[in-house]
Amino acid sequence: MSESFGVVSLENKDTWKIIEEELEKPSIFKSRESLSPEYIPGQLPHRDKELKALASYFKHLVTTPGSISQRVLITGRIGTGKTALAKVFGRDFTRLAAEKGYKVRYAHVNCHRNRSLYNVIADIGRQLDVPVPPRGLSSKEMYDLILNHLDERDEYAVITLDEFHYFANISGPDAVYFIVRTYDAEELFRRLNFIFIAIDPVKLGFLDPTTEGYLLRHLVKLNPYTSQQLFDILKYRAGESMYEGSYDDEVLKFIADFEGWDKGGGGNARHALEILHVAGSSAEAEGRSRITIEDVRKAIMSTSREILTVSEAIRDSPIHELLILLSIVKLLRKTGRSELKMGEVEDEYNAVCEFYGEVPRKHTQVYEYVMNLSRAGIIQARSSGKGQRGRSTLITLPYGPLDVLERYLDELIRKKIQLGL
Ligand SMILES: Nc1ncnc2c1ncn2[C@@H]1O[C@H](COP(=O)(O)OP(=O)(O)OP(=O)(O)O)[C@@H](O)[C@H]1O
Repeated sequence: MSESFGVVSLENKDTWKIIEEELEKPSIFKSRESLSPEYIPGQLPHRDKELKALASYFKHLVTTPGSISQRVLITGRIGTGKTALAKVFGRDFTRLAAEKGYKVRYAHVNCHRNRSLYNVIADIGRQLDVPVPPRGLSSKEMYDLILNHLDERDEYAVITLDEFHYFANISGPDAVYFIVRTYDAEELFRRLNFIFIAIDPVKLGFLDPTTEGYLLRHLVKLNPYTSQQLFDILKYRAGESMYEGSYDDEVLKFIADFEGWDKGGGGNARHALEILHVAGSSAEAEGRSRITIEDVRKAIMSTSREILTVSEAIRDSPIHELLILLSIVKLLRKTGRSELKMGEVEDEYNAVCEFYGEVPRKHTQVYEYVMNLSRAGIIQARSSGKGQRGRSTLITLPYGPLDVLERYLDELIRKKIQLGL
């Protein structure tokens, strides 16, 4: 067949240019900073409801400003987006208020860093651009300065006290009342509105019942993320920070399934993003332009404090559980896949038994051993459910590196065989 070449298009480049661009192209990250914890994303997938709740709590600032001093409590487990939600709300609400001609400021105080009453107030003053005289002021003087500053400029402020329980525990209830002024009806004070962030409302037990009751009625509770929600969040954040083609849905799903609350994980978006970041960095360090499941396993191992080191967990396991675990590791390495079916693990187990001169156990016993390993958190086993031919058990190992694990298991099994265990 005669080959006809189309008209040489103008965008064709010299071959050296194509190669040079490829060599220069950073392989994974197009913007690392958009994966950093401090980065405030443009979207917050699966937090629309909570954003709407905050907007309705603070709506008075653009309808009847000064009518009340609002106080809202955001709670949720670590990594559920409490800080991001408050900062995104602060950023967007103040912009939208300004478009309507209202001057609303936003300040975000980290009470883990600023634990004393004076430091919290000074940080609020700094963020609201309150000119502070050089001589030392008392907390009350500083606070009054802030209120008068807002009054003079006819501004209102939404102030988030993040990790509020640290401040409350260190500085005590009097300091909290000083800031929150539950009973303060003075009009000037209504220029301040508050968002308190605490992991657990129980930690606010020191508050008097009125304040506590008020905050619990103005509560925005963030639930831990499910694996599907984390997949969506990872997809969005990866799209912002990594090059197309440097990751795929299987990698994101692997992380999301590990961390998803519905799959026994912590539902922690920070941890999921950290795993993605570490996996991307290790692929890049090895000069590869694509993240593999193995990169993710290594990242999970290096970032997951809660995973017992495998050696502790399997030290006293029966030898055939170890042979099954080794079969899983070998097969995951061979196939490069993220999950295995029970049947193929069993085939690999029979071959591994033959290699070590062991008589393989029957199916029911093998299944029992797999369930033991899953109950111990050493592997993850789930039923395939719909979408697969027949129901099967799907098995994966959420951590790595597999080559290190394989060597370790081989040594452990040889030792147990020598000892006749
Ligand atoms: N819905 C979401 N969409 C996009 N990114 C999110 C979402 N939720 C959380 N994140 C990201 O996950 C990370 C953790 O979020 P954040 O720090 O807000 O959690 P947190 O609940 O305040 O955690 P902690 O209690 O540890 O302070 C941040 O990088 C944040 O940008």
